[in-house]
Amino acid sequence: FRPVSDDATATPTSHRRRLTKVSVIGAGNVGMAIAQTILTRDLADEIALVDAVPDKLRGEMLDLQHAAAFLPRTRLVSDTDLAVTRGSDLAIVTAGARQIPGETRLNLLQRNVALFRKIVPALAEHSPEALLLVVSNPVDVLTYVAWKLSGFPASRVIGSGTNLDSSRFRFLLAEHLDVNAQDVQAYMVGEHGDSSVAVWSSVSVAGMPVLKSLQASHRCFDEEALEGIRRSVVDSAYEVISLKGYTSWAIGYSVASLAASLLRDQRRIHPVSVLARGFHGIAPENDVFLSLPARLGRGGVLGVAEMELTEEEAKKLRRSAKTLWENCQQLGL
Ligand SMILES: O=C1N[C@](c2ccsc2)(c2cccc(Nc3ccc(F)cc3)n2)CC(O)=C1Sc1ccccc1Cl
Repeated sequence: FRPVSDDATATPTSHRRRLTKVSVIGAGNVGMAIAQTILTRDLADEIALVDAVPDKLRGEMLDLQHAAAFLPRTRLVSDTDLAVTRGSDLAIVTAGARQIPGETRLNLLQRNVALFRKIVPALAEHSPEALLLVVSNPVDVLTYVAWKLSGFPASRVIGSGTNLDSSRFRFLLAEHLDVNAQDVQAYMVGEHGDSSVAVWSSVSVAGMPVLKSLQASHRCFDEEALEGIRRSVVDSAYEVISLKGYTSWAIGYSVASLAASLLRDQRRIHPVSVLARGFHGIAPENDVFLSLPARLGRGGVLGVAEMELTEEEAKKLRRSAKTLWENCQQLGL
């Protein structure tokens, strides 16, 4: 290509829009599924990958770079040193010790807290204006840990929380109703995983509360069938683990969906782990992170919905808040 004038290569600074940089900490199955989806959806101008294992890390970066002919141009960098994340707009933390079969969650938590003590202060130092998105498990406690260690305002520290639970819930409901999962509104809130709470009043199709639309449809569904769907959200997580040993695609797409809302300032509402003190009767001094429907934009959590919960649902939420707060206090952060 022969230049037509001698200033052809320089991009005038006035035309240079701010570049978006996303860092993914942890190049395991989850981290790489997230990175690949962010690449495919063209959400970032630069992606930095970090992992403790140098060969695995470099291999993953090269393998993604080799897809450049099929993807929007994105600069890919990687290093075991967190300095490579400098100037990130969003830092996604998927790093976590692998749960040893039979290991208690508390023991896994302690190993992951030790890891976060190394990762989070460095991330905060290199990108003091970044949004922090925690995916590592147990995600609600580790989002609290990231908030304490980063010193960031709570609006800029988010956990993937029940975003994945809710997307599985929507998939299962959509299958039962034979409609597109994108047309099923459904929220699971509270603690991610086994104890997440299905908010039935939030489940709607075509703007109609699901119970009515189910009974209206020709298929006879009752509360028992709905409770069965809620239970299968948990069962399906265990089924995937027993079949393939880990989960990656659903969590990858669900976290990339959060990244899109955050980076593109979309003001979309997602059930994510946020500082829930003061909501639904949770004590204002309990600094717990739990999932509630949050309005997300470039500033992070722009607001949290005050949902109408049944007494039963609110009680489950407060019970989770109590357990989580006890776990968090034991960490002495
Ligand atoms: O889809 C998953 N897979 C995981 C997984 C991925 C790799 S190894 C295990 C999973 C699956 C099943 C159970 C479980 N339990 C767990 C609890 C606390 C921890 F710190 C770590 C794992 N975790 C991690 C995880 O959180 C999920 S979502 C999930 C889990 C349980 C119930 C409902 C949902 Cl929506």
